[in-house]
Amino acid sequence: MSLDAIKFDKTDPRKASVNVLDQLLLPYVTKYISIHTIDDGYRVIKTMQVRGAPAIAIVGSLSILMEVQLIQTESYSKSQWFYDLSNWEGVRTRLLERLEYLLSSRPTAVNLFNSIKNIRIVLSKADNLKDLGTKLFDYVCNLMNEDLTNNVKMGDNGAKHLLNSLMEENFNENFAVLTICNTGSLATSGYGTALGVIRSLWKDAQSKTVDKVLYKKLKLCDSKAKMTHVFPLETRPYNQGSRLTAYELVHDLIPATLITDSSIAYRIQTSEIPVKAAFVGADRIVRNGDTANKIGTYQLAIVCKQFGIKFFVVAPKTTIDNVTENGNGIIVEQRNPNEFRLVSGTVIDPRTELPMLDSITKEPIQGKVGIAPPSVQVWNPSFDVTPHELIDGIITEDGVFTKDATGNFNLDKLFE
Ligand SMILES: CSC[C@@H](O)[C@@H](O)C(=O)COP(=O)(O)O
Repeated sequence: MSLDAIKFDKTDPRKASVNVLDQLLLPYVTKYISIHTIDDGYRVIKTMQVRGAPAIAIVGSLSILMEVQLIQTESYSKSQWFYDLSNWEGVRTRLLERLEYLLSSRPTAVNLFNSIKNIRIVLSKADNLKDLGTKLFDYVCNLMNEDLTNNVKMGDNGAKHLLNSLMEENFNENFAVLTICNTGSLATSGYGTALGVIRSLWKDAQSKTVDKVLYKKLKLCDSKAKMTHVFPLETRPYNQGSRLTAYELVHDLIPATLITDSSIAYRIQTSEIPVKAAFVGADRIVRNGDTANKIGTYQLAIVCKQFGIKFFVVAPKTTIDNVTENGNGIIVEQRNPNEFRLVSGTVIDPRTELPMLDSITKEPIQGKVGIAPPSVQVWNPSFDVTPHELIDGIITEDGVFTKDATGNFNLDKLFE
């Protein structure tokens, strides 16, 4: 069973519906939130109920489709004044304002920016509201399908690249990999980016161990090396690694051991299974290859360099910012200080170690625990920027980009 983070029912294109998994409640509670308007999209993105660069773009785009569908309903047109539906130019102008508002929800991740840029073009070509609804519907279906297809391609491209390079260095053993944040099915339309590569490596390892006939088709290359373990970082302060990546790895039965963000170096140094690579996602890759990703990624890259471990960024072309020249031009969003001063999660009964249930709703109780003086100043950037010097390869649906002899990426193909 795959993890369904975004449920888009498109059976009837004029009455489509969107429900998204509330990721703040995982791993203990599975609850979906209905999206009807751009405000709903803004809210779930801003509060991190939905997160991960590709998922943000998909849910943002779906919220625009839902709002356009809503304002076409009879009850809306009779009771609301927010859009002047008698004037198509006025509707267009209002929608452009709404797109700007949506864009301000999570500014560092570039995928939403790229999607909104495309939706502005769709809007400029639409003749009326109905036409816009149809064109937007096609755009969103295509965005979701392409994301899923590209993730599987990226996964296989990255896994093959690593296995071939291990074959070249004559490494034929079992190995482990590191990853940070959540880049899996919960952050995309499915399969994932960095976690997609890990899924492909695991498929390959299965093909070499379990039922060789059954799994023969899945084998990616002739290398005898096998990924047999994953070390996901917990990823403070929001814990996307422990709440979400660990959840996906357990779900897929991929052997994994969760580690704290501060134990990377010691884990690498003491691991019985050699750690051979780190795979991370991206929220924005600029022209020279510098990459914004979850806070802690830069530090992971530095530690990998120290140990000679390959460090790969895995992202679809929708994560490329083809305007910004280098990482100095990336503006990193600051998050609410209380996301750091307080830990949020499901309340656990200390005696039974099971979630405590609300006496009326019988649902697990959500709570916050203070872990810092309420008045202490905190610095809470959501992302950091890893310089391209520390990145060994950028894995995309179009292949794996490595650096030339001068140490530079040539990403022109990605900017077309
Ligand atoms: C496929 S997701 C890529 C990135 O968006 C991911 O690695 C990441 O940093 C997500 O951060 P988040 O703050 O949880 O949205």
